[in-house]
Amino acid sequence: MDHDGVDAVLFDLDGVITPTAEKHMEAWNRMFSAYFDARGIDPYSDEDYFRYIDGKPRVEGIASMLAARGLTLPEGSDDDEAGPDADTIHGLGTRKNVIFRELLDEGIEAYPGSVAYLDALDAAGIASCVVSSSKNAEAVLTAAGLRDRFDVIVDGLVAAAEGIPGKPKPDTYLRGAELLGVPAERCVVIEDAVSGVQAGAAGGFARVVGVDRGAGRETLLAEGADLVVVDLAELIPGLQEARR
Ligand SMILES: O=P(O)(O)OC[C@H]1O[C@@H](O)[C@H](O)[C@@H](O)[C@@H]1O
Repeated sequence: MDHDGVDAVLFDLDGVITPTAEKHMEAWNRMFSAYFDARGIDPYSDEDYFRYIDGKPRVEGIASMLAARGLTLPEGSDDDEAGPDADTIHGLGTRKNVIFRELLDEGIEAYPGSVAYLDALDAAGIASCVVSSSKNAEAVLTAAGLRDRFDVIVDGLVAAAEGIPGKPKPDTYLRGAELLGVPAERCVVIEDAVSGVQAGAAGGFARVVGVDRGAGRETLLAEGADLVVVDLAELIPGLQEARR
């Protein structure tokens, strides 16, 4: 991909910079499998993750998943005293988050190709930021030793505090561009989730790069990706040529 007219790259985190999409998938699998099995509901599968949960804010992923099985639950509150045992959307989210944090404690290493691309962007003087639906984004970046690389992070906590609609709406990406001081049409969005590619496609960005970590190349293209890679290192040659 050439980087002509590009002043910033807006990165999704889980599945783009770090392999934490796998840990989210595993945590969702454990939580929903137990929940559905106990109620005799059709078993949860990874296909459900890609269709209903991937890339969306926590509570929206849960609501989409439940709706797909014809279920609804009260939202409950974030500080619900019943905690993970509450039969509420927040209760299920807390159950999943406890599992996710245990999996994160096992350690995480960023994708080498993604770190190499970040290095190449720095060398080229192109800005970057993280735009993640996750409320664990700072913990993930810290665990991967990358927290200090980003001045701007728009994550699930920022979106909730500022009342910004989550992916697939483009608003969190637009907020990232705004905080970097770069117009959307001079930013590239990089995403592995269908909801994130849809967010990028809706935001008027220069380009949307899909990263195929399981969502499927054809699906990402159909949802609005301009190109699809399997490793961000594939983007480096185009960047170096452009700056020569
Ligand atoms: O539950 P969290 O950490 O706030 O994350 C919400 C979502 O964040 C996204 O980044 C992940 O792709 C999803 O898998 C995850 O469900």
